[in-house]
Amino acid sequence: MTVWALIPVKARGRGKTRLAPALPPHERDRLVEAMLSRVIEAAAGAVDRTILLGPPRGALPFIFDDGDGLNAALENALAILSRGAPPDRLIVVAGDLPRLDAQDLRQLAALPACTLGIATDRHGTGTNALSLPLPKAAGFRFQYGTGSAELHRAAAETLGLNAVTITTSGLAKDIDEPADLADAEHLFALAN
Ligand SMILES: Nc1nc2c(ncn2[C@@H]2O[C@H](COP(=O)(O)OP(=O)(O)OP(=O)(O)O)[C@@H](O)[C@H]2O)c(=O)[nH]1
Ligand SMILES: O=C(O)[C@H](O)COP(=O)(O)O
Repeated sequence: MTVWALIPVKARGRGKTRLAPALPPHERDRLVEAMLSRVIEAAAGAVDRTILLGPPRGALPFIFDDGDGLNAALENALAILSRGAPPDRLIVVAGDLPRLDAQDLRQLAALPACTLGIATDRHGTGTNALSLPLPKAAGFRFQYGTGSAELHRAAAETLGLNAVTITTSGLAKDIDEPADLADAEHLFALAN
């Protein structure tokens, strides 16, 4: 059973705009990089291959995207990956999860066949990761945006997939707003 991770990430300098009231641009960039490193490391300990969705960074494989629309970019990436020799499971995981560990992703990797996993955010309404069983979920319609967890559940059911919610603290704690920054404090030592 092969599992790949796909990490969407915007170009350097373009991410985390909602943190602007709390952090100047260079600190936001450093935080974004520290969170991305954490997510890449967690993926390396849990999946067979990690692919970035965005501009190239370092030596990791990537599918190019210029950051102008997450759902369309993910749909395109899923189509590209499905055309080749796709893995049994693709985990789409956000790059802004400062508490993510390999164990969190292993839970998403180990779901039964025909089961689509939705890792919700701290509010229970957003989506921080999706675990897609392939090839069944090849036509999955991504619904990132407000209330995406519920919409992703419906999209899974449309494809005849069983949708399960996965809640772990590492997967739930994304950093969107200044109030979330307490969960990334341990990374500031690295970032400064
Ligand atoms: N490739 C790509 N990645 C995206 C896109 N939109 C968001 N992401 C990434 O998806 C993850 C979660 O996105 P958000 O929480 O909205 O983060 P963000 O867009 O940096 O934050 P804000 O500017 O505050 O909305 C982060 O790793 C982003 O870099 C997009 O259009 N394309
Ligand atoms: O859909 C969600 O969970 C968020 O509102 C937006 O998604 P993102 O934070 O991954 O862009």
